[in-house]
Amino acid sequence: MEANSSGADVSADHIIAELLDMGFEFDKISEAIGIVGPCRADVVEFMLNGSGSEQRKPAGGLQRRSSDRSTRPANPRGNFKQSSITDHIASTTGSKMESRGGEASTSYSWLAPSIDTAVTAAVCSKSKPEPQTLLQNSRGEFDLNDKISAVLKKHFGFSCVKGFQKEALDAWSAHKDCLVLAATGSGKSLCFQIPALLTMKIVVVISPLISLMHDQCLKLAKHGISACFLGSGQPDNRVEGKAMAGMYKIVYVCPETVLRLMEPLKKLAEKPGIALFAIDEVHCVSKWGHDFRPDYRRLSVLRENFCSRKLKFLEHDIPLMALTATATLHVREDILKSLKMSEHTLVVLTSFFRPNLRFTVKHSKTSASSYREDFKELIGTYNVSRNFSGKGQKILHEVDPESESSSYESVDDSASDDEDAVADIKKAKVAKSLVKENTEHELDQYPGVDDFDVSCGEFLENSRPENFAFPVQSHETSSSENLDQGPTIVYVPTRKGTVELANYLCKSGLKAAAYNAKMPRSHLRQVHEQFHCNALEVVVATIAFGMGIDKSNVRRIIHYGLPQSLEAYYQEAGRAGRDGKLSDCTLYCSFMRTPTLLPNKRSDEQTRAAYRMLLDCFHYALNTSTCRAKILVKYFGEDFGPDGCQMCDICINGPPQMHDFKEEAGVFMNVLQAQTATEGMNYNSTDCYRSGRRNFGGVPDFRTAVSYIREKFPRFAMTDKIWWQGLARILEDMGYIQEAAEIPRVIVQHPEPTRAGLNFLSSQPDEEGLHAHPDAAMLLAMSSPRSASSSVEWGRGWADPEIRRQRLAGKTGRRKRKRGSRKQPTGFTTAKERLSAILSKSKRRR
Ligand SMILES: Nc1ncnc2c1ncn2[C@@H]1O[C@H](COP(=O)(O)OP(=O)(O)OP(=O)(O)O)[C@@H](O)[C@H]1O
Ligand SMILES: [Mg+2]
Repeated sequence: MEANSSGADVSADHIIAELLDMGFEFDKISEAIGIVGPCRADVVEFMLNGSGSEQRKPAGGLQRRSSDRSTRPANPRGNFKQSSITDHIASTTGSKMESRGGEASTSYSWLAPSIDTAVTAAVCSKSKPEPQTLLQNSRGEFDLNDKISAVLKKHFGFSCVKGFQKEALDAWSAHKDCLVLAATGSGKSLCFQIPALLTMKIVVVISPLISLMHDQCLKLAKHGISACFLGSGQPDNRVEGKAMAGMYKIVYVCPETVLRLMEPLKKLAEKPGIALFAIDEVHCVSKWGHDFRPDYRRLSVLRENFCSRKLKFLEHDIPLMALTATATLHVREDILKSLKMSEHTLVVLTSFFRPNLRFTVKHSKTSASSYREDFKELIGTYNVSRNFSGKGQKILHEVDPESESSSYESVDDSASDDEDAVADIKKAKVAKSLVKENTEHELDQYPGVDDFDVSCGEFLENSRPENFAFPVQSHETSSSENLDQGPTIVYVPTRKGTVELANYLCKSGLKAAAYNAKMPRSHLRQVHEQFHCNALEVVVATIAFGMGIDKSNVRRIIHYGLPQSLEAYYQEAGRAGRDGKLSDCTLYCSFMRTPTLLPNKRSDEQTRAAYRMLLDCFHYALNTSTCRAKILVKYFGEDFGPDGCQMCDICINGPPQMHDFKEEAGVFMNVLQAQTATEGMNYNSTDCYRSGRRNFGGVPDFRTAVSYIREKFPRFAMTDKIWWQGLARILEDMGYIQEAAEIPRVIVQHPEPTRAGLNFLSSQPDEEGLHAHPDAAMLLAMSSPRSASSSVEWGRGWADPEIRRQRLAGKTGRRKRKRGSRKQPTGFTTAKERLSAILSKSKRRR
């Protein structure tokens, strides 16, 4: 490295960038750097005069890097057959490079400028053996493990790779395709980042979001690895050319851009070579997943084009590595098929279980009127901790979400003489300013690849900051443990909700900000920055607050409203506790409200799948008997074993008492059976059915069935529809009824008894009961009989023709009276009369 005029270090990448800008050819620059080292003046001299000025003093009096690059062989020109990945790994040491003499790839050693020192460090720590001993064992085979350990330690500060990372790296080094399924925050990124450090080739990573790519590039730069991202969000149009010239170790691209860059990528595959195509967040490939992106499906072009059959200079197919934290069995199959991954693809499957996440579900209306109750604890947590930390911010009064006055402002006055408090309040003000008056009412969705603009598109390997600390892992958790301090993300389904809730939290004294796709980009960037540097306590966001956010100390993820799928939920909840410390994942949703799908253009098939996912999510929320973590990992095909997590609300509170639903189930299914019977058939032998015989039109219908039961069976007259929905869920789970509608919704609409159900109906009364735990909606319906009974009474009345007639008459009467009463004060009967009266009144005032 040399120093520039301002004294700052200039890396090889910088020199290349400058020289490319000067108009030199990339090949010549790389050849020159390979011979004279990364010194701008020497490289220019070499290229202009055809000779290196080894006699020149290094610019600025700086010494060259310890590895003497002048001894390296020059880069022979022309096409070359890409050698195996293991050859490239071996070729990154000086000795190997020398021994490999004329190999073209050696001239690209500057592409992995840090590898030499990584290896040297490892050699030193092993009492200075010969360099070969690092790469070769007693049988002369090179040792991938040692090499991985060396780069891992040097760049990331970790002592060893995890089991699944090792499996993925082994698959890569054996040129195999690989599908990595590992929990959120488990470290999937290292699986594709390490290959970039082990070879002189480039790793191309396909990622769905600019913010995600940006985050990762920034981190890589801190770890001393050059990276860039390409796509519509890339502000610097020179970066793409440089990336395609092999100037960055890791190139992040969005799927659309990969498709556009096929030809340049083929050239890159030839020289200096592509080590790996990594497809991150690969569940986006699948229509059955939660975040389908059509362009991801077209990535099959990678397997089709980058194989030795198509590209003759390749000895092996370039491996594909697909990674996700959330893919059901169905989605996995879809991924392998859609990407046309090799039939020898290794599937690396780890547990989806996150032992430090404490899952809870709470019933709430999830509207502004429930903020006070639902966020009391959160507000208290931050405000109390601020007080305890001696920073002086007073515990703020809670505010009514609808109230006009801001308690935040009142604190501003009272704490004006306290410096710390003022500083805190200033911060809170900054946070408050992040809540823009954005009054979007629509539902949000992923904003697409260019989700927010970024100021910088290339990330060169920085020298590690002085205070750079590697993260410490801790897995000690217990159910009674308190949470450490750390930020909270609240996910809400609507953009309007983000602003409303963030406003409320700010007024309650928290440093909170809203985040949704329609907000100004500068604001979104600011929220990201503030969130990452711990200036914000709470981000209230739609799902646009993206995937892969890797902030280690997020302590709480709150979902304020039901997510669209369990995949989405687990993905978002997985942003908590990436440091391994205890973290809370709380879902607030209404057990009484039927969840609906976000508006989106879907085929019938997609609508069916979307409802299925929403249904699974609703069942998760209503569950009262199975450990939450168990349900979640089971959803991804993992068997959790007999014990629960011992932390979630179900494990802590235990299930409710079992109930024998045999009688209710019998009545319900008899009515359903009667409904499915064709006209004129005898519904049932029971007297009550005979007496209440009615033509249901042959279509089973849940609502009609429940109205009928409430009307005809006095003992069920006071039951709530919500309760019967719960019973229908239980019967569906047991396989006694099934949904007959072509597109099943979340709440059963047209339930028909199955064969098993009919067998149950024909069983003797004294046979075994039908025991089950009531679900959360049933419990809620039972715990509020007053509201239920009044609605039941009202509903029941409508079924009676006489009551209906009276009510309708009463309603009309009421309506008439109401209209009359409105008219009374003015005495006018028409709008025209009212208008002329107003006009004459205003004239009189004038
Ligand atoms: N071998 C390791 N030892 C210790 N920590 C590791 C190791 N590998 C990765 N990590 C750490 O784990 C954290 C999460 O990594 P990463 O972002 O790659 O997770 P991920 O699996 O991609 O999660 P997500 O599914 O949310 O994208 C990072 O902070 C990373 O530094
Ligand atoms: Mg990731």
